[in-house]
Amino acid sequence: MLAAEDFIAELRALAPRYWHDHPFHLRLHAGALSREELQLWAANRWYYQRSLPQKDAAILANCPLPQVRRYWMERIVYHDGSRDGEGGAENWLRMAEAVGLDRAEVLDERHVLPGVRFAVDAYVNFARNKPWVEAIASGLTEMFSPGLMRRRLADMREQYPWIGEDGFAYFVSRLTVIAGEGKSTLDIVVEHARSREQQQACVAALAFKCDVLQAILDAVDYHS
Ligand SMILES: O=C(O)c1cc(C(=O)O)c2c(n1)C(=O)C(=O)c1cc(C(=O)O)[nH]c1-2
Repeated sequence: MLAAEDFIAELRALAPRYWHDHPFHLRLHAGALSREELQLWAANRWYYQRSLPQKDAAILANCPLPQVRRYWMERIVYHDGSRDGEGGAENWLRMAEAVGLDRAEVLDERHVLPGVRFAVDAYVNFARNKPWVEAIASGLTEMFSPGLMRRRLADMREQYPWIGEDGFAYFVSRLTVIAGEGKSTLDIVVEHARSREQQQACVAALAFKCDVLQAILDAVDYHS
């Protein structure tokens, strides 16, 4: 079994596989997307956002440890909010509206592409079917995301000045929680991956999740 620091280094070594330099993201950041392409992106990313609480609920259902469940439960509340009109999913709907979509056409998922549906469903099913530590490890893409999200917020404000500030609520609020979340999630994985085989399975889970994200953008890129 690897020492914690070597295991963490192995996880971090997957950073190049993250979606920060996917061609679609590069076009998004460069201001090269049309309004219609931004709409396709927002409507498809909605399917990811709305599936996250079900993914997290699957992890809760599989985890026998109250201290982990107590912590993980917060993620469901974060996305769903405590009442109607609050939470990450609601903020994503505001992003979709800010790029010109009606809420109804996002919610009925008419723009969701088959490839996006397959990729996101694979992520939810991974959490349902795999040991909970591996499912939690698959969420460690969060270690790679704060820099990207900060850059995306700055670049989108600059490149698409017609998007109202309300549309950026999702990223503004996400950035305040994400650094801490990545750290505690990593602590859980390091503590509960108790053999070399489990450590390797966690690395494979993170690689799988990077592929899920790449597949989402591949589908959106192909259709834009
Ligand atoms: O905008 C992004 O680049 C980005 C990436 C990721 C990610 O790496 O999976 C998440 C998010 N955002 C995000 O907002 C979010 O709530 C989230 C939850 C999860 C997860 O796997 O549980 N990933 C991500």
